[in-house]
Amino acid sequence: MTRDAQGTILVAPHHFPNLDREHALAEEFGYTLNPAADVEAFREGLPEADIVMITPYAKLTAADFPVMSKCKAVIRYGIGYDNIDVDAATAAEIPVSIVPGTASEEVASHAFAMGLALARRLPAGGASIQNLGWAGTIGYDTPVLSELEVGVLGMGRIGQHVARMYQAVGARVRAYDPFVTESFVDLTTLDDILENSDVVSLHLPLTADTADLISKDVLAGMRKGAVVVNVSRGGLIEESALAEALTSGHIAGAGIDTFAEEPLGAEHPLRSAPNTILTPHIAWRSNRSTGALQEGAVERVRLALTGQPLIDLVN
Ligand SMILES: O=C(O)CC[C@@H](O)C(=O)O
Repeated sequence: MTRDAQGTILVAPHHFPNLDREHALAEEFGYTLNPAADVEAFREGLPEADIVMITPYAKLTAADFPVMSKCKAVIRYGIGYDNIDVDAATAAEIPVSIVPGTASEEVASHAFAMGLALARRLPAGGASIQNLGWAGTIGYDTPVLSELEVGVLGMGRIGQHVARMYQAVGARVRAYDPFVTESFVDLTTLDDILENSDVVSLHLPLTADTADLISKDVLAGMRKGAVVVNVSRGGLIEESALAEALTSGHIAGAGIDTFAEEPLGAEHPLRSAPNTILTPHIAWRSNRSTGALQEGAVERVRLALTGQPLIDLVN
């Protein structure tokens, strides 16, 4: 005889290889696991969900919370609250928890790899060969790494990692972070970083203050030949303006792992912009981070189901 389910754990569309950990937890607590096949199924599952496990591939807006009357907690796989209206969740008395720290090294490595590849003009060189051409003028005016001026925006866990990686190759690293007053690198203003860096590496959360930070005007004010790397959140950059700046050559390259809308639309202008390295939100992945992220999320569900607080959890 099967026992009646105690409740439902709803999982947003995801790219994990499997949900074995989530299934095991649901079984242990006598819950039903409902992995939503797409955003519509996710939305339809909200009224019945006791726990919502959300990825970057779904959103929870103010309009969603009124129907989530059974929900005890929202658990975000990864970091950032940008796809969740936290004020609406708070008003609905639903706690929201993220899973920080499971992929800092991975994300930093990805940003560093993109920055170095672009500083050395690798995508342009590769495209030239693929188009049956040869070197032309590619790379003749690039700074050597020991003279590279790198600006890191955001000195959290990941930004610090990135800064240390660039320091290791002798680059001059400066940083901007409105919440940091002391650092192992020189801190300076946002404008200074944007105007005087060969590589600008973004490691900021997406908030009302940072949305479209790298706007058309900001791009126009950046050093000619600069490179932009964004592995944090797509909404930080005005993407169509970046595509134009790449096409005009004012910006010499862009490494982008996160986009305002994911998956990236087929007609998105960045897809055809030159000198880019575009990756599909995989900076965080490695042979250990996927499991660690799922483990961290499942642990938070366990806390929620056993009535324990979700705040102040640090991996
Ligand atoms: O793709 C995911 O599900 C997790 C991504 C996550 O690490 C993040 O970007 O915060």
